[in-house]
Amino acid sequence: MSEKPAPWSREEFEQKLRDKEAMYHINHPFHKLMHAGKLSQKQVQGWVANRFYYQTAIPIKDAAIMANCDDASVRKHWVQRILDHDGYENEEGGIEAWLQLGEAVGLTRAELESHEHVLPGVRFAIDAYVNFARRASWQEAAGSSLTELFAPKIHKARLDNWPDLYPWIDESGYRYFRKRLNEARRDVEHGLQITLDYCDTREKQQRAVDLLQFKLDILWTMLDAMWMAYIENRPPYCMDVEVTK
Ligand SMILES: O=C(O)c1cc(C(=O)O)c2c(n1)C(=O)C(=O)c1cc(C(=O)O)[nH]c1-2
Repeated sequence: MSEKPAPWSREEFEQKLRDKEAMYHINHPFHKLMHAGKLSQKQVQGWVANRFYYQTAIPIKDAAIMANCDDASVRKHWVQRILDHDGYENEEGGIEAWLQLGEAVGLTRAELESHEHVLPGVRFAIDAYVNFARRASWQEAAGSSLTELFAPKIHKARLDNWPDLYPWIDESGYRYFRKRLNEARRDVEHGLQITLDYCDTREKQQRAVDLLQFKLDILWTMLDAMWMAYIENRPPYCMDVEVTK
C-alpha cells in the first residue's frame, strides 16, 4: 500500500491557493474587454444586472455557512459578512450600493430587483454556489469564498480606470467597489486562517484547492454566459432580440 502524501507546510499550502489567481475571472475575455473600456453601455448594464444576482446570493450563502457552523467564535465574525451586504441600523449595505451602481449605469431598481436580465447560465452557476454552501461542511464552504483573495485588485482597477473609460457612469456608482476594498481584505484574513487551520492533511488541503477551483469555475461560467449573450449576441438572450416568454 502506498504511503499517504505528507501535508504541505502552511506556507506551501497558502501558495497553492494563491496560485489559483491565474484562473480568476479577471483573466476572462469579458473582463478584459470591460477593463479595456471596450464595452458599450448596454453591455456594462448586462454585467451589472447579472452580477446583482450574485450580490443578492452572497448573504444567503453566508447564512447557510453560519447555519452549518457550531462554533460561536467563528459565527461572531462571519455574521459581519451578512451585515456588510444587507446593511444594519443606519448603515447601507453592499446590496444597496450595487443598486446605486445599477442606477449609475442607467438601469432602474425595479429591473435589477426583478432579476429580469439574469441569464440562465448565470443563475445556474450562482445557485450552484449557494447549494454547495448549504450542503458542505462550514469549513469547506468558508474556503470556497477565498476567491476574494484576488478581488481587491479587481475592485481597485475599476476604481482607477472606469472614470476615464466610462465617463458616462455617475460617480455615485463607485461606492460598492470602494466599500469592498477593505471588507474583502478583512474577510480573506479570517477565511484564510480557517482554511489553513482546518486543512491539516494533504487530502483536506487538496480538497480545499479543488473547491477554490470550483468557485473560480462559477465566476468564469457567469462570464461565459454573458459573453454568449452580450458579445456574441447569440439568441435568444442577446439584447437585440425580443424574447417572448
Ligand atoms: O467583483 C468581483 O470581481 C468580486 C469577486 C468576488 C469573488 O471573488 O467571489 C466577490 C466580490 N466581487 C464581492 O464583491 C463580494 O462581496 C464577494 C463575496 C464573495 C464570497 O464568495 O463570499 N465573493 C465576492
